[in-house]
Amino acid sequence: MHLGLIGNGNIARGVLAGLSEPGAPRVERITIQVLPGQADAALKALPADLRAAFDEIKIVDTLDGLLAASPELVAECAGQAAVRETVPALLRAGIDTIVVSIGALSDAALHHDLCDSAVDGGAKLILPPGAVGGIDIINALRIGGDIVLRYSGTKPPGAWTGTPAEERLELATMDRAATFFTGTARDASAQYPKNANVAATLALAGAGFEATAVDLVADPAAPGNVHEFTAEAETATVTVRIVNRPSAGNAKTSQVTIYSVLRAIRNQTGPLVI
Ligand SMILES: NC(=O)C1=CN([C@@H]2O[C@H](COP(=O)(O)OP(=O)(O)OC[C@H]3O[C@@H](n4cnc5c(N)ncnc54)[C@H](OP(=O)(O)O)[C@@H]3O)[C@@H](O)[C@H]2O)C=CC1
Ligand SMILES: O=C([O-])CC(=O)C(=O)O
Repeated sequence: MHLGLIGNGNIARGVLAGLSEPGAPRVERITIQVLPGQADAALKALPADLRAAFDEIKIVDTLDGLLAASPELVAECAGQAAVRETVPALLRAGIDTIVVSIGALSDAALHHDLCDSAVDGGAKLILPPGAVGGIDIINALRIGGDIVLRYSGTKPPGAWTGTPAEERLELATMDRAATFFTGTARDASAQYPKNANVAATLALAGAGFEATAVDLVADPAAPGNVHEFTAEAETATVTVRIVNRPSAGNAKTSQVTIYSVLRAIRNQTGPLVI
């Protein structure tokens, strides 16, 4: 199995480490696409034990380099801009692609382009649940009819640095929880591209980007990155609350997101899909 990874940050490194563990999905070759000019540094930074765990790890710094390597499956772990720049071409080339920066699909034109590219290339666009859960039942309920869903994403203030939350809150000194965004999943995932991909995942699985209501909260007492939603449909009411441990490499990203990408790789490569 030859896997392509887009990005060499927190999630990509966690995925690489996970794939080197005993019992991991069998991946022999890896091609990692980094930003232009970063290939040499990325190669030098690869720990020797990680290199030794695979038959080959190649680093490229262009989309053409990744396409030329012809991976069988690619996982995007880089951000919404990378989805726009790379994923349509990968799908058109017939390469199944896992996208973790799902908020990119809040751009309706890109959403359609990705779907058209997958059809044209005969490839699958795979959207893992990432940091959230319950996607299966939401998506099944949507088949049966309309669904009303309200999602709330709460993280410690530090996880909201570098976002528009800084314009509304004193993140460094705040001493109580504050909701700084209330709006649609479309606006949340576009305005908070590193923090609100979950809103997009729920919207795509359930009620759509406009009808999915979102609250984003900074809370100094948050026990972790907390994702909560209630979905109401004719045949079921679903309430989910997940308290995620942030990943060591990026406080904005929950650790389970890395496992979710590993699960998607396993489901694509192994005999059992669950
Ligand atoms: N679906 C979900 O539930 C979740 C999704 N995410 C998504 O995953 C993304 C990655 O998270 P994480 O790994 O923690 O973030 P990191 O910032 O640790 O890593 C992202 C890496 O990708 C690099 N990068 C950016 N653009 C490109 C590109 N076009 N090609 C190749 N590499 C690129 C960045 O480089 P540089 O730093 O130099 O810009 C950085 O090294 C987040 O931005 C978010 O969109 C995160 C959490 C949950
Ligand atoms: O990792 C998380 O907890 C969620 C996240 O950042 C996102 O939805 O983009």
